[in-house]
Amino acid sequence: MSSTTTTTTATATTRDAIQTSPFPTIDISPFLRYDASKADLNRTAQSLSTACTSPGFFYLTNHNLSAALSNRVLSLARDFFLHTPVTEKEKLKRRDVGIGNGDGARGYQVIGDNVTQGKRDWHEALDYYRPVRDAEPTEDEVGKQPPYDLLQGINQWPSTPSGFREVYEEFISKMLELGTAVMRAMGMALGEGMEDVFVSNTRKSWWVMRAIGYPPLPDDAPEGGVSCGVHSDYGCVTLLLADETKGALQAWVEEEGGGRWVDVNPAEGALVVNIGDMMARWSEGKWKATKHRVVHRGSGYRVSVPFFFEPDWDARVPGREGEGEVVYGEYLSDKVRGNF
Ligand SMILES: O=C(O)CCC(=O)C(=O)O
Ligand SMILES: [Fe+2]
Repeated sequence: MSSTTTTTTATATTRDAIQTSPFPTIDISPFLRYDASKADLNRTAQSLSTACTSPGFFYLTNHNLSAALSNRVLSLARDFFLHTPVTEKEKLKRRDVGIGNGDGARGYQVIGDNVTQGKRDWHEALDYYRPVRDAEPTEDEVGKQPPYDLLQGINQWPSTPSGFREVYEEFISKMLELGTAVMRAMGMALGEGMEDVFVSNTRKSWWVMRAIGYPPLPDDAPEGGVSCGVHSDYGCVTLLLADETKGALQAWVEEEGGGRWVDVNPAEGALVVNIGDMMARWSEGKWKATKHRVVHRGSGYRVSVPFFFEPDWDARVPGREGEGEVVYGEYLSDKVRGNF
């Protein structure tokens, strides 16, 4: 197939998927260029403002993340989950604080390890957080040896499949650039006086990235069976890269007299984005941290890589009505301690 044909087919697929979806599409490119006109920036900010108000989920296009890198990221995750030996996975296992180099957060989780609202999720995952140190401390760094405090350990990188860390680090740097562009756009979208609020509170974004593997739910899955239980994300924005599996991720869309679960199907070339609890706070409830879940009953093995672009550890985020402000790092620690 010639490259021209491929491009045409991909564009048509993207358009079809997006046109049949209730979720809007945001072209972020003006915020990734240096020569964008004020009118272009305004147009993106305006559509973002509408999308964040409702439904709080949207497709992001022209985001500068190449198809080659996206495919590499997804296929390395798939390869890891399906082919890396259990003994290697075991070495990367997330450990509790006080056990070896565990920090209660970073590492590999077997199926059922992750719990949302008291229910075991039917997925396995590799969890990464903003590095606080590059490697295990040397022996002369007295007092800095493990045990690590909650969230303060080191990321656990698999040695197979090869190239995993390099590719994911490239992906992380792209997502940080993109996240910052989205923060600029969202500041403009929130309106006068708020233009800098997100950029200035995310300069050292305490990002989280999960590579997630979802086997299909077995018919006799325990406890009602969810691949990932109902939740809202807790930070700023989630930039979701997912494979082509349909009918797995669902968002709760409010409607008069109630609401309903709507599939958020992947669209080629687009990232799925939703906003988290901190954005709802900063916007004084104008924007929604929409509830979502994953129910994967299909036949194939689904892979997704959400990148959570979050506030700085010490960012102070306003409270909801009647509540005080929160320091983001403390909020995150409470979430991790309570298993989300
Ligand atoms: O896998 C997905 O599509 C989304 C997962 C998710 O909602 C999360 O990890 O917060
Ligand atoms: Fe989520």
